Amino acid sequence: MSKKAVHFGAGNIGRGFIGLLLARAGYEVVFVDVNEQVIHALNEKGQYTVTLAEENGQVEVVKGVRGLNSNSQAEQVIEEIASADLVTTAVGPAILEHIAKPIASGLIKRASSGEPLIVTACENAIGATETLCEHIRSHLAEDEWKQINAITDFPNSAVDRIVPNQENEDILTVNVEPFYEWVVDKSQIHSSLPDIEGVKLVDDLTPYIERKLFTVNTGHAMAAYLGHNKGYETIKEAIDDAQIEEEVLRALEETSALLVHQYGFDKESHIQYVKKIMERFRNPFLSDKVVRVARNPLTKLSYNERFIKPARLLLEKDIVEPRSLLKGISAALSFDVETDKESVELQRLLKTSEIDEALIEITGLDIDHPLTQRIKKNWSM
Ligand SMILES: NC(=O)c1ccc[n+]([C@@H]2O[C@H](COP(=O)([O-])OP(=O)(O)OC[C@H]3O[C@@H](n4cnc5c(N)ncnc54)[C@H](O)[C@@H]3O)[C@@H](O)[C@H]2O)c1
Ligand SMILES: O=P(O)(O)OC[C@@H](O)[C@@H](O)[C@H](O)[C@H](O)CO
Repeated sequence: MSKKAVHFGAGNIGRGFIGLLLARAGYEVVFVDVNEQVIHALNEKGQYTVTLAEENGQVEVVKGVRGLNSNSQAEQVIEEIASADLVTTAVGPAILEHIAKPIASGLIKRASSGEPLIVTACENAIGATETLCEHIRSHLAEDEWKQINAITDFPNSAVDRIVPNQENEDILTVNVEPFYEWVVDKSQIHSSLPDIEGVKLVDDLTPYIERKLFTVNTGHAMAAYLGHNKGYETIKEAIDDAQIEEEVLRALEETSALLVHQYGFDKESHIQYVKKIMERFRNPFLSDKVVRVARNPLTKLSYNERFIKPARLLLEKDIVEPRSLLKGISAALSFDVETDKESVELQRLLKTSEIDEALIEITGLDIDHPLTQRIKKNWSM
């Protein structure tokens, strides 16, 4: 019998990476999304193409896919989860709480079968599956949770592949960079391990997710916010500006110092990791807009995210002064784009509150944390 995966979020990474790997591994993939056009197209065509952003980019057809609308087909979503082997998400960390209820209902139905399944959130956030799991649990009585817990594993995941917003005539086609990495914490899996080519199973995800978030995503966000301030439209344009490139590299030297200190990564291998990421940002076959990479600045400026966590730990552990990260934080604070809800809220907070109050709310830092004072000083310069 073929395996089935229910994947929430038929967006860039959902179609361009998670769906692709799952379909290749023989899963039937049921995408769940709120975008009716995408769901309609998935059901009409039952397939889509993924093109690699490189010279003569390879094209792959992803087959065996269909879609459900999580608003208008809520009951079907629950039914599909009840008979799935795997549930994955790529909706954005802030959306996890909104998809938790149907997942909880689907898992309750599933529990009566006694068949195991895996739920994993493929979001750019530390402990995203744990966050999803807490939201799921909030919808359940204690005995329901026990039944679900007996059959479900909730491993954390880290996913890496740059997939820009798509501008293709065919709404389903996705252009992706060739590089990819999907790492899953196997210590959180008690049933049989998933056999998905391209998925790396590790004993402890923390070093992997932090290395990814504080290198790929810190560097990306630095380029996006500094680039936006200078009027650039794409990441490539931003990183081709020598001043921005230098600032991104300095910020990554800062996060590298923390990562090497914290997890003992080999210095030379880490330098190569950073070098590869800078090349990925310069990919001439990708057109990735700075506003996509800079999206949701309130999330990106929060306590455990790509700027604040490395900067505060560098200060707390007295490793180096996070000078470039502070420039990135200032640029992020000034991100003012009316189509981005978090940017609008960020600017409202900065305009209507005292700066101390606003910074505490945005970053989750205490007022007397050395980083708060530095952010304030940089911001007023
Ligand atoms: N694009 C990338 O390069 C990339 C790479 C690695 C990780 N990620 C992470 O993957 C996640 C998704 O990013 P993306 O770039 O694919 O974003 P995206 O906006 O392209 O996709 C998100 C999808 O979620 C859908 N969605 C929103 N609310 C929903 C709901 N209630 N139920 C079901 N679907 C819903 C949206 O309609 C959209 O199709 C984020 O956490 C992001 O950080 C993205
Ligand atoms: O998805 P976000 O908003 O957390 O971050 C924007 C980009 O940095 C991100 O989507 C990268 O393209 C991706 O994380 C690469 O693996």
